[in-house]
Amino acid sequence: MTSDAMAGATVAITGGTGSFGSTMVRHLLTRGVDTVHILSRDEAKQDDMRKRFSDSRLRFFLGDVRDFDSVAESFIGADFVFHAAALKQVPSCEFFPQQAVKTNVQGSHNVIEAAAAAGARSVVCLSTDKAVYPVNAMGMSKALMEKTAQAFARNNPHSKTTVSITRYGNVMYSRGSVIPLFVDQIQAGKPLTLTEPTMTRFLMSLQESVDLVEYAFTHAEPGDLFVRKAPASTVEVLGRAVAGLLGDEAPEVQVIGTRHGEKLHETLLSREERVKAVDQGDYFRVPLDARSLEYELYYEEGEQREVELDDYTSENTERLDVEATQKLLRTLPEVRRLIGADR
Ligand SMILES: O=c1ccn([C@@H]2O[C@H](COP(=O)(O)OP(=O)(O)O[C@H]3O[C@H](CO)[C@H](O)[C@H](O)[C@H]3O)[C@@H](O)[C@H]2O)c(=O)[nH]1
Repeated sequence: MTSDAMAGATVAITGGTGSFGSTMVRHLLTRGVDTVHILSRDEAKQDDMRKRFSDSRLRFFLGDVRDFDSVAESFIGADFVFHAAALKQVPSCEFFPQQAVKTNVQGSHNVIEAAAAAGARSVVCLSTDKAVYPVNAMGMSKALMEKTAQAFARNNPHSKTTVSITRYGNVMYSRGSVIPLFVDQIQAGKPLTLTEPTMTRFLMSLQESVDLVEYAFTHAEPGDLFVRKAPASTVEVLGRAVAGLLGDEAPEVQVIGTRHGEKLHETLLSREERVKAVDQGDYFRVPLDARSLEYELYYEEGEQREVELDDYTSENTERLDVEATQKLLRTLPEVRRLIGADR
């Protein structure tokens, strides 16, 4: 199904040189797309990627989601838009929240408006578990991005552009994240720095994540939110799992305390979203609340399930022990390269 829909299409990706964006590009190229437009800010990363992929179907656009004209230019002719550009580091957004607003909120608004103006068929916006009950500026700005996407769908019911959202937890081995840090620490013979040993995070691979974006491109109803289900582990379990894979069964551990804006556990779906969610196997689909502001026009019975259901969190999802975490880590290409595929 989806391969036909993507075949021959032009796809624009904001943040296309990042880990998520470039994995998506690689995936799309296997799906027979005609052209991929990559919008990003960093010319050096674009040059690296141009050489690495060496594929004439890629077109690079230098620009910034904050700059509407640069976004509009890169979307000309696009059938699909994947919006992955974001400020995503929690601590840096705590120090510069107004920058997070500019990129994650205003930038997302630009992307959605430019995609609609270009007549794109579908826009998928990439969100994070940190947008649910947000406590940090990164999560707050991503929550407003979600609201911006949903408001577009609600306010433009006749638009030919379908806007939807995919929301994920932590992507394992992404740039600057804790797994490569743990690997470096073990290899350098240093102690593992654990913020708070009992802190939990959802664990998902990049490859799993791109499949859902493609699904959303072709199946979303306007304003849909898709949430990928995932297991979780504590950071202590994760640290010990990484160390064990590198042959260190009893790593030295240093507890450094939580960082700015961190939560003990993450939430992928709030209780209220869960009430409306449709369970679709590997993921949940949460349809848009498309009611207008005239609430008295709508009759609703009290929602009993809201009382019965709990949030879907990294604490109450399937929790992995060291062995199960290692099994999951061994599926990652980076880990297989590191330890050899047979260990
Ligand atoms: O030295 C360290 C650094 C981190 N951690 C812990 O390891 C877990 C994962 O930390 P990461 O820095 O890898 O990830 P974050 O959960 O802080 O956030 C990351 O994942 C998000 C998705 O939820 C976004 O992608 C975000 O950009 C990215 O920074 C956290 O519990 C953190 O406290 C440690 O124990 N020791």
